[in-house]
Amino acid sequence: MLRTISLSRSTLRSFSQTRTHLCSNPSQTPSPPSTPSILISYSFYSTSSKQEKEDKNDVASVFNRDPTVPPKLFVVQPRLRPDNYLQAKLNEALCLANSLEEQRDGYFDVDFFDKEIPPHIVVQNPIVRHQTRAVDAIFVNTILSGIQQRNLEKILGKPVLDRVGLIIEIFNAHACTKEGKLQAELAALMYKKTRLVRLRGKSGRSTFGTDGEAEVVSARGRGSGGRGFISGAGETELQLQRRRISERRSSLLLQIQEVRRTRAVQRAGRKNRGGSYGQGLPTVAVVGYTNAGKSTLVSALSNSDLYSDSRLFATVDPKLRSVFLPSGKKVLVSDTVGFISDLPVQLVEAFHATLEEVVEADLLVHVLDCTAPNLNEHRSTVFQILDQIGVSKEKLENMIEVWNKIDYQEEGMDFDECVDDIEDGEASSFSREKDDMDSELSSGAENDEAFEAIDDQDGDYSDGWLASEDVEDPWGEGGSCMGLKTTDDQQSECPKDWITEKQLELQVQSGPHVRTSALMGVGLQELLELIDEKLKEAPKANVVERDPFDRKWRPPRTEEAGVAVEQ
Ligand SMILES: Nc1nc2c(ncn2[C@@H]2O[C@H](COP(=O)(O)OP(=O)(O)OP(=O)(O)O)[C@@H](O)[C@H]2O)c(=O)[nH]1
Ligand SMILES: [Mg+2]
Repeated sequence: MLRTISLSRSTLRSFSQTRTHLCSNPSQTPSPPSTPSILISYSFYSTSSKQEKEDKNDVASVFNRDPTVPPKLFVVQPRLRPDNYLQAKLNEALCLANSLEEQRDGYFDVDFFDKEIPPHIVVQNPIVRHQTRAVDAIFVNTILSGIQQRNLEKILGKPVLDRVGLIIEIFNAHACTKEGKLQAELAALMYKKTRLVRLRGKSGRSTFGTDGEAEVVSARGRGSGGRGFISGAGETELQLQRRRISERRSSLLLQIQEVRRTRAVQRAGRKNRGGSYGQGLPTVAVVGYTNAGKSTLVSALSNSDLYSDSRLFATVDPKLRSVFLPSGKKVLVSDTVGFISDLPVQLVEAFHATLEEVVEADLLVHVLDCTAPNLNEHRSTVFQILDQIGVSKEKLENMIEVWNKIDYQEEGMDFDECVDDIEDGEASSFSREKDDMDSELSSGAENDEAFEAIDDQDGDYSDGWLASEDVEDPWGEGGSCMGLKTTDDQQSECPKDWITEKQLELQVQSGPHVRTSALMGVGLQELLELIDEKLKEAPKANVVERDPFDRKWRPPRTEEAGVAVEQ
């Protein structure tokens, strides 16, 4: 069935401020496809200098692309329901494709937004092979098995990247520090290992290897006339690749272990030297879905200038910034790598050293892009990953939830008007309505009513951004994905990572929310006050009083020392 997706402006707002360059060309009417997928030919450009390109030559690439040349991707978005969910995913797919550029941070002479606009978007039949000839690889925005990937590659005659592969590829392209590069390479290796698939050879017999070949390619393991396995016939392509991968993996793991040790020592050092009285500095980790505005928020809070960009995974290497709270206390705020649904498990494992900063933090601030139509999905993804990396339940409950990008507005709307609205009571009505919601839940109100309350909130706090069709309950009246009053059919259409009852409960318990515009500096004071308050409650938090001499570490004042001075 032909399924044409109109890429309206509201569609593209899922990652607000992401000016993905798209324009449809009506003259290129698609041939009627027999597939439910959407295919979009999409290209992007890099302006890296020759030297920079040479520096990138050693980057591990999932699909063995030439890292010096920006690839042209053909984006395939499998069909999903409901439509607004599909559109959000499609936009995310385009943003992912857009994010695979060469090194940033001063590597671009041309602003991302000022680059050439790719010529067209076409909805096509993927089996029309010539359409894919002009591209370097096909990106399918879902998780494919090794066999599926290989079969598609055979049919299409191009490398096929699935969601996991592309995300790993982006991490590789964006990692700046040695640590980030090591972790990204480890993820790429682990991913590659799972892609070494068993194939049916030309003779019809099962065989192995990336191209299905089983022939001996290395003399290693070849015996010298012995018997049985010892006299092995030498290594096949598959064995050779597996051996190379595990050798490199062991070497990377050793280096990453070293990084983890260094990080642990640094963390301990921060804790010990922190304040003037030898107390530790509390750390606040800013977490959230990719592109939610974490780096912009940390920069605004700390008066610094962290790299932020509408590319996904702009931050791969975490950064720490010190911030003074309204009470005068000093804390360290860490900007972390963004999360995404279906975050490759290889990445979570490989980035363990980095993610430890989150696990070890005294307080978490969860930043959400309140303009995202699938905000609940973003929220539940973040909860899942935090849970996966071992963040304690207490920390999740104490986590501050920030709804960012409240300044986002329809074209033609006056920003001052928008901010006035926010400041005149909308913010206070937020906590009022949240209290109502809390009491509804705790007083044993019907769960589906509670769900509606959340839905209403989504509408209310998007500053009128979400069109009514975007906020309607995607599973029909009263249907929900929390296992409440949901028919089997509705359940099957439910995106798998939709917020669960438990996560919702955690979120509701997570304390008051703050609404911010990191870009315009709105809501920052309120957030700082809340951090101040929460740190008092946080069990592990050691708080440091601001002191004009706190740059130097001085030994703690012990009683004896005090007595000695008096004498
Ligand atoms: N309108 C608006 N845009 C914002 C706001 N905060 C951030 N942005 C924009 O959103 C985009 C992403 O911001 P980042 O700070 O890089 O987001 P991030 O969460 O750090 O993203 P990753 O590092 O990729 O996970 C950038 O284009 C920012 O300018 C905001 O309050 N309002
Ligand atoms: Mg960032």
